[in-house]
Amino acid sequence: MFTSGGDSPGMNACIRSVVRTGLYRGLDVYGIMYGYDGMIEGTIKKMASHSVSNIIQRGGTILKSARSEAFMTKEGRQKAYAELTKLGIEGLVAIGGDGTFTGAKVFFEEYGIPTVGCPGTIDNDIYGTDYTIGFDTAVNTALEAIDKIRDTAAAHDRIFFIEVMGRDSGYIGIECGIGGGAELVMVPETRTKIEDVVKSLKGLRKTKTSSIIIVAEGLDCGDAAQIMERVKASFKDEEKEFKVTTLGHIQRGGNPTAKDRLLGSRMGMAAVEGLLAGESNCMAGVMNDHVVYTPFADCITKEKPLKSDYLRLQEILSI
Ligand SMILES: Nc1ncnc2c1ncn2[C@@H]1O[C@H](COP(=O)(O)OP(=O)(O)O)[C@@H](O)[C@H]1O
Ligand SMILES: O=P(O)(O)OC[C@H]1O[C@](O)(COP(=O)(O)O)[C@@H](O)[C@@H]1O
Repeated sequence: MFTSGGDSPGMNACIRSVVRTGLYRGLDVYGIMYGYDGMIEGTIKKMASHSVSNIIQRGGTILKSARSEAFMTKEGRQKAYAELTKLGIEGLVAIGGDGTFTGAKVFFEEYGIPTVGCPGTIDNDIYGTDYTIGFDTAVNTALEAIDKIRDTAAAHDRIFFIEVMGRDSGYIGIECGIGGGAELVMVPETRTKIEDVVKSLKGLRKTKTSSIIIVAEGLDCGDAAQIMERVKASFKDEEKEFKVTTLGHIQRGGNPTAKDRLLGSRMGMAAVEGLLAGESNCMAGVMNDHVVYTPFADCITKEKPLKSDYLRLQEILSI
């Protein structure tokens, strides 16, 4: 078992569940440190039940995480296979995002070690599960910050551009937009133009004195600071204060919410039980409140579009 790519709150709950389910089912369980790099370096430790004590409430990952250049090479993966073979490892649980699953798929196809993934990323951009581990916590953390910023926005009649994470996916953006009562949301999926932002803000100014605009990172038209400057330029004759806040990695840390603890625990158990039942080269996800196994090939290629009514809902609620 290993965690790879970005860490996310709830990964520890998942690790704990993999360890305890494995032990419960009479298996030896190993934790690989630093993702694929640790697999290559052989930094692998045997896990006991107490190895995962007192972690369900903690963010980050006790196994550490990394993005591995070496695993992208054939030589790196060969070395990883040799290290796993030394310990007699017969199955893998990969906790991470689509990059992690792409690597796991390549590795499975080369060496055939049965592998099941658990979706751990705050971005919620993985096909085959309604939610990924960490998303709920990230949204709640961002909302707490947005609520605080709103106090100042309202007190000073300011327009705030708040940048949230999500790489190239707008899940965090849209849920924060609805939950935080934002006037506007800019996510990669909507391709909002600067002219439209200006038009909306000018329209809103008839009824509102302050505004919150949620900007997802990874937009074609720039980051929140660049967008704010361009929008501000269109207001030059009017007195209005524009501010920008980038929430950044605050969204990826902290104690997981109840939802993420449960989701991580559920997926961890599903991964181990799946492996024992013969599942492989796939991810354990939860859809419509049921555990489902989806081939890695689908998880990494199929789109998971934003819920169709969310964008409409945000627009309606912001008038
Ligand atoms: N095509 C690939 N072949 C082998 N390994 C890969 C491949 N794509 C990604 N990986 C491995 O998965 C790691 C995690 O992927 P990354 O995209 O950084 O994070 P995430 O899993 O959160 O999407 C990469 O650092 C790399 O080691
Ligand atoms: O911490 P890093 O390596 O700069 O990565 C930042 C990226 O990681 C994330 O927090 C999570 O993405 P991944 O799960 O794909 O790693 C993104 O929202 C963000 O774009």
